[in-house]
Amino acid sequence: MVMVRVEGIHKSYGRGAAAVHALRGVSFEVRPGELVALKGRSGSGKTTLLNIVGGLDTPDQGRVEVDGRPLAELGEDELLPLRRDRIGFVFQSFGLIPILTAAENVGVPLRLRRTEARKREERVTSLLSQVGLAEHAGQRPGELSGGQQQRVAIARALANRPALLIADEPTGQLDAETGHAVMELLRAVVHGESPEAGDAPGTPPAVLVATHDAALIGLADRVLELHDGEIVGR
Ligand SMILES: Nc1ncnc2c1ncn2[C@@H]1O[C@H](COP(=O)(O)OP(=O)(O)OP(=O)(O)O)[C@@H](O)[C@H]1O
Repeated sequence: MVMVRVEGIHKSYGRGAAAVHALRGVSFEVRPGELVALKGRSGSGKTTLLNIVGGLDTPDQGRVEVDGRPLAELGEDELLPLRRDRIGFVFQSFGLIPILTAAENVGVPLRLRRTEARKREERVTSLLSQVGLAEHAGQRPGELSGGQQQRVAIARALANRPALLIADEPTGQLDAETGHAVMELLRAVVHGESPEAGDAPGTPPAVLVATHDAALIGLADRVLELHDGEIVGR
């Protein structure tokens, strides 16, 4: 089974002489239970590729399937629930809502899905303890360290048991040790070592993570290397 299938993706920004060809014929697959690192220099196209795989942007050419569904054939009314329910996003800048507590931030995706309050609270408690933040549930992002904020963001991304977790430089703002701990957490999730992982027991998510940190790349199951919009190593 394949969770992500990317075939012959091209993407350019701008036109004419000023055009930037950000992706030039990228193809790869990611299976459930795989942690795939996407490495490459700044400007190599990593963010562009993750945005396209996550349905936040569209390619000029090529095909993307997530969870067996071709994104180009989905209307906004189908794409929205796919993004909301099947895909979790983690960004370098955490993206937490400053006025909400850690627990409230983690609960946002569950509210969007209208999960009943008691179930929501149970799940939030379980997610926060899984990422080691049970004691910090009532603190706001500004009262947490960078590593703690990123763990809240990961708990939030896992709230709906996504089939696919996309992380764009999730350790970019963290020191080496904290970054390593965050990457270990992603590894535990994808390898099904955590009870909250995946859709159901036995179905861990696929994780695609952009990073240029060599130590983190070493924790991946597989590495794809982007150079000027092309995969040059896999
Ligand atoms: N909205 C945009 N408009 C114009 N050019 C863009 C836009 N977004 C990205 N680009 C260009 O496309 C290329 C790929 O950018 P992208 O952000 O995907 O790279 P990246 O590998 O994620 O880099 P970084 O590690 O710095 O985030 C770069 O040359 C960039 O300048």
